[in-house]
Amino acid sequence: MSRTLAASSPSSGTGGAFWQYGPEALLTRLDSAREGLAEAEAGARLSRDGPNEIGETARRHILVDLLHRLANPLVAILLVAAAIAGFTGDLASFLIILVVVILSTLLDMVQEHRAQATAAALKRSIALHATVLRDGDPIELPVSAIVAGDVLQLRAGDLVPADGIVLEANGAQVNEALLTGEPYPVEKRVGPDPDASTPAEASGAFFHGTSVIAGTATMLVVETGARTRFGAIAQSLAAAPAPTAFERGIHKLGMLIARLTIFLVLFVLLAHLALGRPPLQSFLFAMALAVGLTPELLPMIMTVSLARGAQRMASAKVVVKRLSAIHDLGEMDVLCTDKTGTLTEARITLVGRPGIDGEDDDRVAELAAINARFETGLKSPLDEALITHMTGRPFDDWTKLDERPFDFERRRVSVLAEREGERIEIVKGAPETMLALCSRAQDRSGDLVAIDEALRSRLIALHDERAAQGLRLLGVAWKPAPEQDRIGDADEDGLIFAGYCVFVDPPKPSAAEAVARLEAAGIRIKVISGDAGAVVEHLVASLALPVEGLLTGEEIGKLDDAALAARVDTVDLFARVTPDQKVRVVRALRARGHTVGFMGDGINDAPAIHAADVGLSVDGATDVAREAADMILLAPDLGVLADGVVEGRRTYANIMKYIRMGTSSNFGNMLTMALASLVLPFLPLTAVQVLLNNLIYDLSQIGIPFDSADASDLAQPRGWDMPGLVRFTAIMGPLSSLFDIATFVLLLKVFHVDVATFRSAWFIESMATQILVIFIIRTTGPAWTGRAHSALVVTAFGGLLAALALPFLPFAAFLGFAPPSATVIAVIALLVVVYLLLSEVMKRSALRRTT
Ligand SMILES: Nc1ncnc2c1ncn2[C@@H]1O[C@H](COP(=O)(O)OP(=O)(O)OP(=O)(O)O)[C@@H](O)[C@H]1O
Ligand SMILES: [Mg+2]
Repeated sequence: MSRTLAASSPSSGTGGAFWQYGPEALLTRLDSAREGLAEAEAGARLSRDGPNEIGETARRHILVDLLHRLANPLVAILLVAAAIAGFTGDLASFLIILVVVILSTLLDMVQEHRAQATAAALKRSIALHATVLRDGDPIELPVSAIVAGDVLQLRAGDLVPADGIVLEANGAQVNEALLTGEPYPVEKRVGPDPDASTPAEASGAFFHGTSVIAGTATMLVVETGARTRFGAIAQSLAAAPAPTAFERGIHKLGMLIARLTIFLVLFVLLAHLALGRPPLQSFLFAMALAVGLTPELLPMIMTVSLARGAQRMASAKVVVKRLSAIHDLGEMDVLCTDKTGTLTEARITLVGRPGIDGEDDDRVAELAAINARFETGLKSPLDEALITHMTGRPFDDWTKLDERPFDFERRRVSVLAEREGERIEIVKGAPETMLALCSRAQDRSGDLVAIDEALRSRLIALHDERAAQGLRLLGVAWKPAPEQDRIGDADEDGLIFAGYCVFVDPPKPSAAEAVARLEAAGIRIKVISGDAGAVVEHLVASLALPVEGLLTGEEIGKLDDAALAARVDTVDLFARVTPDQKVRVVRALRARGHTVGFMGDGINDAPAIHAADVGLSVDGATDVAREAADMILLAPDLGVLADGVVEGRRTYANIMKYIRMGTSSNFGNMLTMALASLVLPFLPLTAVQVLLNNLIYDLSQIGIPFDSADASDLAQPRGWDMPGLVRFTAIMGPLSSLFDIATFVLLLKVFHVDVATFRSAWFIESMATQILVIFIIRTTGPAWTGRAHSALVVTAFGGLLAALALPFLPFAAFLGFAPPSATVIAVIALLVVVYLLLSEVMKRSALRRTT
């Protein structure tokens, strides 16, 4: 049983690692059979061993989360401040600080948990599946339902979902780079491997997290979930994506604010002490300032904005796996895509089968179809088209002896087959590769002729003519293989050329419009295909895609990284490239400073999807491609991608609104406070009032993620723009300070109010200017033309009302407020209106684009 087996790791000394046992021994130990488990037994094992998952650690328990948040330095400062206030008998400060801490922590927690739940639900909707034998029949199950003893059918493109051993293998090659660092695939065959001491040596074993890149295999599952050897590593690698450029920018900004805050707080504290103000209150005031100046809501606003973006994208049929990829999507200025299945339908049909004289010859299609039928690796749509074409014309009299599966370096498939004692090797693949391997050709009557220069150029011309019409071609060749049971390494040339199979692969109807929208949105489209140059050129022409330049894999092979980087900007088409070269092109583009998206569906695309800033895949793609991707398009319509880009930019625009609001009002407050500390004979606000101010301001901002964005924000890729932000802050911050100071002067010199009234009036002025300015700066156009989202209107005016009401409430005195007179309120209202008008004028230059 799996329990005992789980205990018998090499270190426990009770036996060897599982791969040291043969299939029969393990089948007995796991109480399973080659036909798999019975459904009931599998169910029992699932409830005993738990689901085949590792990710659960990612979710913290709610109490742990709470503790984590309370350990945050800002909260700690507040709690210390509350304790000091409590000891000195300042009950109001004590209670209010506690309320502020509890409210803002809860707000943060609830919002973030909801955002995470949304993201997790979206992820579940695209969970991986595996083919499992249950009660003897192959069924598709989510990988989480796999248990020890299950028998799985793996094929090229699948991720290995658990640890286990090979029961059968057919040309199965697995990429184990994750465990061994070895980029080349290793061949899997039936074990045992009694001498293998490490997983890398165990060629009869499969490990969770590796991927099948060629062939097929049957696997017996031995360990699942956290008990797998490398699952945990794979998970942690996948879980820590590098921060995006946007996140790095925000982090830098955060550090800058933190430094300024410390500086200001020390300044204010020292100034007050030097001027002989009461030390305790000065200290509390300084602490409250520190809290008020920190954009503590920023992480929450970001998560909520991203989760909302992800939700909206999901309703537009784009599932986001990595939330922060939404920033990258909004910033993306180059989209690389492969061709089949992304730009085209991938519903391919055979439309021609010319022999060497250019006329259709059924024998060509038949040879190709035999090859396609016996091919066990990744069945491409080309294979399906060949098999469909031959329906009704059975080739049951052929038997298969051996195969060399397709891989993207060789670009061909070889099959050794036999009929009535006649053995031949049939090869089909990329035409130029095939021609290079052939020395003879077969004509219509079956006679063999040598391929001389004249014939070779006729064959090339035949190919080029069809390819220029956008048709895809495969070359087909064969050779007699008497007495042979295997395809040896030396059997790769001396082939007899039979002819071409010609296919159509029409572009998706939506593709032309979608690429036009993407181009209009400032995104350059580049096609990176394993197919021939002429085919790719024809396709982009039919999509009316404005592209220039063409580089082939052969040419890329001759360029080093620097030379390639020098070319990628001016070349939009890449043909006959290998998977490795797809990655090189993506890296070269990134090195040129582009934010690069890569969209693909095959095993050959997965490394490039991973290397891009935004990896994109489609619903029908292979597991490896889907796993590597950050986002998955569920609809065949490429238009959803253009919608997704808009969503990414809107999310970015809303986060920027919050950041602009926060930094400029903070900077303004800093200036005001520094000045006030020097000239005012008392604290401009009590610590409690500063905290209340902060809390209400935060609450008023919660509606921002729901807001719409300017058309101009959506029209072009947008990245982190630090100079723009600095300029905005430098203009808008001092403007708000100016009005704060005007308020001071009026209150003290004209109205001669007492301290409590002063604080109430200034509290109202400061809240009103900070909150209302969102309606000015949410758009670059005139503020009155666009309508803010009702959620934003509700939170903003709710905050404003709360601020206005506080000094008039029965417990106002408890908070240190006294109600200002109607005249004072009227004057403040006037000031606020003038401030907003001036902001409307100044924002033109403050919001001007630098990028
Ligand atoms: N099953 C197959 N049998 C023989 N040759 C194949 C097979 N599949 C692909 N090829 C050859 O390998 C080439 C590259 O494969 P493929 O077109 O899938 O690459 P790709 O980069 O994904 O291209 P695309 O942009 O069309 O998706 C094909 O153009 C074809 O010549
Ligand atoms: Mg492809």
